[in-house]
Amino acid sequence: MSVQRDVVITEVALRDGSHAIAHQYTVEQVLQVAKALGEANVPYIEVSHGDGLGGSSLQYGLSRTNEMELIEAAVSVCGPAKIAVLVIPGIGTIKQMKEAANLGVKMARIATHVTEADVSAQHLSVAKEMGLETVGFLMMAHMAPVEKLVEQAALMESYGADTVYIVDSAGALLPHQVRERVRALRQSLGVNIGFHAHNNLSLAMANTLAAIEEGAQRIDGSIRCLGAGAGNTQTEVLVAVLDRMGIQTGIDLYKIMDAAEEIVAPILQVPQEITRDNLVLGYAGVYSSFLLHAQRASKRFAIDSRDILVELGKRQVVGGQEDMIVDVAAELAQQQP
Ligand SMILES: CC[C@H](O)CC(=O)C(=O)O
Ligand SMILES: [Mn+2]
Repeated sequence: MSVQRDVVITEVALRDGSHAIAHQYTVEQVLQVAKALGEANVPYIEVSHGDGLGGSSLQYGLSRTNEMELIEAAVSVCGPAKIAVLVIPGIGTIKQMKEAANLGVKMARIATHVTEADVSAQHLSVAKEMGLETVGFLMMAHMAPVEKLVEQAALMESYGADTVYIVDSAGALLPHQVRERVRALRQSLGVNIGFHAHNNLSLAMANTLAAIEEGAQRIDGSIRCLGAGAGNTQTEVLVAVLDRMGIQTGIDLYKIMDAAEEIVAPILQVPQEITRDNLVLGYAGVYSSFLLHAQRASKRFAIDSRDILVELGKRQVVGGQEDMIVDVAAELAQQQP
């Protein structure tokens, strides 16, 4: 029986949520979460290190469990749901993408900084040749003007992306900025438009609804808000809100609520709240995945983590420059009287 889905949700707690728990997922946790998401009829479930395939490293954080084992576990229990992986060219390789596809992954989401779409060409075209659904994922979208975003999204479309996402990695976009970005992409592109939010300014839901109203058909959510920083648009809440708006997601509301309460909540080391550090991520426009790194540097150099984050925002540091977090903290420490 085919399910009506006006908006297609990708659940990212098993990937973006990995940042929030310092990449410590176990096979048992992934089995439980993926099974519950499949039973709730979630269409896509993303699984990998928080920084995508190959992310496990000193630079980004070592995974407790090899991500291929986590992917294999998710595939084995997710039922009709499809497993997606994130791949950042330069971190994740074509070889790893093929290994994931051989394990049963159906979608590759190729992520680049918002101005660097050209580095996604090879990964997108190979993913397409392998028969995967392809997504171009333009991160830190607040850092580029609308015209630049359109230009970069068009590149991803030309490389074979079936969908191009606007990714608010820092949770820094305001609703009117989301609207103008989605509208511009809708006017210029022929492919699906997606939106990925972070809740650092408490705007994930408002921004997501703005994106949907402007025609975004693909939306990311994280169950119980389990994502980097203050987390993403909370999946179970989004399902309820869209249902009230008469927009079908095809996801079973009670089952996704139960999964959030009974399976995901116990995994959280601390509740996903808008703490002062999370708020500063959105306020200063800093990558949500920098949070734990900045908090560690704050302890090591005895510098307020907010000062580190604000300085990183001023320097417009982007993903892959995690080593700058320690540099900035060390510099601030030296400047102290
Ligand atoms: C570092 C990869 C990043 O977590 C991808 C993503 O979800 C985002 O940019 O928001
Ligand atoms: Mn994210």
